[in-house]
Amino acid sequence: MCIQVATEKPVTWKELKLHASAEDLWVAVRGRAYNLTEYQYLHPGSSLILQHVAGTDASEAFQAFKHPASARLEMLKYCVGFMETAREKPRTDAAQQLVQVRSKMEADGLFRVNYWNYFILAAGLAVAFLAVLLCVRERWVVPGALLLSLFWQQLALVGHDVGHNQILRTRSLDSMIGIGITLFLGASVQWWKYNHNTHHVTPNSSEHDPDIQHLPFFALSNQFFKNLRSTFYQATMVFDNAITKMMISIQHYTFLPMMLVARFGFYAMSTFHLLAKGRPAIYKPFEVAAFLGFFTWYLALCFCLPTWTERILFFAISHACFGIINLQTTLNHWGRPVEHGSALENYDNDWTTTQMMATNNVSCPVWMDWFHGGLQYQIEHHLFPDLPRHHLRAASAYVRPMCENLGIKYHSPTFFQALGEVLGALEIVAGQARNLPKEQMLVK
Ligand code: HEM
Repeated sequence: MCIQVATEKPVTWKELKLHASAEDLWVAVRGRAYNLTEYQYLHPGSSLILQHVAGTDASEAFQAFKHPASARLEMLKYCVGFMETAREKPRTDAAQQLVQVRSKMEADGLFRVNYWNYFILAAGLAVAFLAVLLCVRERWVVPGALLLSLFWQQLALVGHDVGHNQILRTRSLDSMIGIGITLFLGASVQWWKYNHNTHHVTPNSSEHDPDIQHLPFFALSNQFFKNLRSTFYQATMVFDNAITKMMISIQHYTFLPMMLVARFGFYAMSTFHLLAKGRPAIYKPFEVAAFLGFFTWYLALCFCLPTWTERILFFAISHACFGIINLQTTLNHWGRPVEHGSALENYDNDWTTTQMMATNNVSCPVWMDWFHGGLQYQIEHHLFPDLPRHHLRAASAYVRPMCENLGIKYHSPTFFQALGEVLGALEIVAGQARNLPKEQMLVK
């Protein structure tokens, strides 16, 4: 790859580790060392992601997020030498098997997008939206609101696909679809990408993964009693105050009620993202317009209902129901950290093993695939973030035996089992929070 680069000096793994900060950021990819100190702020996958792999061999992570030829060309500019050995450690069994499984899946056509699937989905979404309008016109408040929440949930799944550039396979084109999604969903797809890509690189890390950082409302392990600093929010996650402790001590009771208002989190985080400086600005004006457009049409729709009772009911049901039907995504991500009883940084694994251990599937019948969008196969999704989600069920036939070969648990409870596991684990952490003696409030 780097043959035309003037610097062909050997770099030791020890030396690479000396460049492991944002101020001095090197990574190794496929036997070459790259100085990304300046490039990190231009990186479309965010600087934060690169900071998480600074000073390490990021080959597997780089491979997991399909980089186009242009990215590989871009890399040439930053190459500072070749690594003393192709890898720091020999490839693990897991990493080797992942490569084999991926090439089998590629040969079997699983990475090809089935556009019929999207055509049917788009038609279904259009019909659902028109049906919502009809319901509002006829003052069928409850069916209209329920249908709207389902429309949003399905749209969020498409948002997930464009976030992974899974539909048109080109970041700029998928991002354009994302702007349409912002208009109808009221959530910034660029915020979501930033959040979600970080989650993929650091799954279940208490300090780094935004998907498990929910203080003051929830703590998935007693690691959060340490007043940790979130690298994602660049803020301390304060546990040590009366309100947080009270909230955590009852979190198993508040979990489901909080889901009813989870929709507002989308608005809050999108607003925060769109106002924040230093985030990739290219799509910002379009996203801001689409975000404001969402509130315009949605409030106008509410006001088509003649009475305040109907408007409030429509608003409340559409929002609350969205949170509940989206619950499975939370179960997919929260099942494993609570199962392991602590954060992922407590075990030291390679990329592939980490991805397999960080998440769980939720079993459901084939006819429910449309509802969950295939993303109930989270293990498969984490191993292959660029795999079109309509092929995730098929991918399980390759991934399950791989987990069995490697002796890694392929955790796939039913929806209600997963819910029970999460509630049970939240209860344990709630108990730990209640029983902390005052002087030991911070876990050492
Ligand atoms: C080594 C130098 C690297 C260069 C020059 C580079 C460059 C790029 C480029 C040009 C893109 C945009 C791709 C597109 O348009 O589809 C991209 C996307 C991305 N990169 Fe990298 N990358 C590097 C390393 C990495 C590493 C090590 C990781 C993971 C830890 C990573 C994670 C990502 C992610 C998640 C995206 C998706 C961005 C999005 O579409 O939201 N990159 N990278």
